[in-house]
Amino acid sequence: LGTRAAPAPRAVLPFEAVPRCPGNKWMRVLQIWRQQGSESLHLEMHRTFQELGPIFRQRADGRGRTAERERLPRLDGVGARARAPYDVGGTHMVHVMLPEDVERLQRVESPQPWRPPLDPWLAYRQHRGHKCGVFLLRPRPGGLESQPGAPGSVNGPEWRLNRLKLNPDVLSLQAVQKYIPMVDGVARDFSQALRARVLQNARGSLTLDIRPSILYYTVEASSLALFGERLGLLGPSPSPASLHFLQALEAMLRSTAQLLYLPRGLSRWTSARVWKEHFESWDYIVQYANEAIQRIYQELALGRPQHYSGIVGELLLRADLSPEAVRANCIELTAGSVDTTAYPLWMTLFELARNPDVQHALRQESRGAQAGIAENPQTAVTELPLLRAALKETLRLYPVGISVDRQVGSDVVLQNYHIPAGTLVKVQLYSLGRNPSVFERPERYHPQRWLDGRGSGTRAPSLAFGFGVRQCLGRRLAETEMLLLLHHVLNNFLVETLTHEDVKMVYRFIMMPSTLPLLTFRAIH
Ligand code: HEC
Ligand SMILES: C[C@@H](NS(C)(=O)=O)c1cncc(N2C(=O)c3ccc(Cl)cc3C2(C)C)c1
Repeated sequence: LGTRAAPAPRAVLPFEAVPRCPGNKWMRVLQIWRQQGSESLHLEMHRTFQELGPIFRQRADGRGRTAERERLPRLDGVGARARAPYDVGGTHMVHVMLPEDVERLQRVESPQPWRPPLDPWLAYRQHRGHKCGVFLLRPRPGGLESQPGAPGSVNGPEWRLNRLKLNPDVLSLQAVQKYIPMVDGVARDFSQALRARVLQNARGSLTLDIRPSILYYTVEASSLALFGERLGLLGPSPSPASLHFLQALEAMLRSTAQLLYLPRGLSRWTSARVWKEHFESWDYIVQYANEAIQRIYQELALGRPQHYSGIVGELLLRADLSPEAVRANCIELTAGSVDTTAYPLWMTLFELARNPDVQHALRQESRGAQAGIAENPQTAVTELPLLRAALKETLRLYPVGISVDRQVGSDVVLQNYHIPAGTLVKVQLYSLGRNPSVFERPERYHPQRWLDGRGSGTRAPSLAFGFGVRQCLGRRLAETEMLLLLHHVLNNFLVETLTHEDVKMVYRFIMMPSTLPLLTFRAIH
């Protein structure tokens, strides 16, 4: 008769009972400074979860200070005073790695979710007086009303205003239908150019470090989807400006990794040269994006185009956002669309090369869909389910963003612990994707697991692009660029490699392979 009383819910444990990550904050700062970054951060997190369980806490790094005035690093004699980044409120950080905790975070999420500021990037914008794009937008500094978690706090209305005006032209399925033919054209050109190089060789195969070609592809495809412009990067002579842009982007990301987690007050002395390199690389990135916006602005001013001319054209024609806001977001979209997409493409090609059975199954799918996609590229979104699953599998094992961060706006219970409002919660994607109780045989590259659903497959959602209203704005552009490139490569080449060992991944703000084995492309009809 079920007379047994339901087990009493376990009493929620206090925050102080959350297991604590060992190690002293200043030792970590010293280690980061000495190693010029924290390249194995994902592995340290993974080990700590194995020691302490699926949740542990850590004192936030130096950013937990109150908003005080702070001198910026002196740049070529130009001293600048700027407000320190807004106080992140909580001085506690909690790491989790289970999908159930992501669900709990989503349930309490505010309409303007908040992630902590990226200090070196904010420092540059404050120094130059530039506006921030959606990634960097946070509540206005000062004033209690913008304290996260304070009663009735309005967390970043500017973020929401920007985001709601960007989504229709960047993230919506309607936008994808408009730019997918453009991306398909670039992916075809990439395959044709590679095929020409392969067929020049007597053996009909080409072995190379594919990294530069993939980077040129992501810049070329994003430039067309964003600005309606071809740069000619897939041809024999890439433009010097684009090469300089790629170098500046690399320098910006590298210096970000070196400055991240170091309190600005300290790094401006210990890493003055890195700050200088950081600001100079930003200067070029901003200039490069501004020149692209200037060109499209002039063409639109001279006459309204009769047809879709790319994402930025739509944003300018809608005129929902101020020109400065369009500019700030364009910089994020232009610079954010290169490495984030190139590395997962690389890793997928490598996994296909060392898993020939998976590669064969994907080639069968692409062959079957080839005619339909040639006729109408928009069908690629629905005709390549196994290839889409392969992208999820790549991002499960190699998440470019290693964590999804939220400054919780209200109290939440995670793993039966009380987590107070204002706490920074970091969902560690590397550990989440390799958890054997969530993904069976997690080390295995098995795209089918995403299609088997509730059966032998996985029930976990793919979290590589984050979650909720603040999830990745470039998700669909990235997915489209990767899907179409792989589709055309699979229809034109066998991809092979001699290397079958795992590749060492390093965290340099973006999770990337430290080296990539040579890949052989063998032409097939
Ligand atoms: C064209 C631009 C662009 C590309 C390409 C892109 N991103 Fe993003 N991503 C963004 C922007 C902009 C944000 C910040 C969104 C916001 O805060 O509203 C973001 C945020 C994120 C976040 C944080 C989401 C959250 O819930 O906090 C993750 C994770 C992420 N991206 C993953 C990826 C991955 C994985 C890829 C590629 C495989 C990728 N991004 C490619 C623009 C891009
Ligand atoms: C790697 C991952 N980190 S995350 C967001 O999960 O912490 C990520 C995911 N999507 C986009 C990015 N971006 C960049 O790479 C980048 C470069 C320059 C600028 Cl101005 C803006 C960006 C953004 C933040 C869009 C980064």
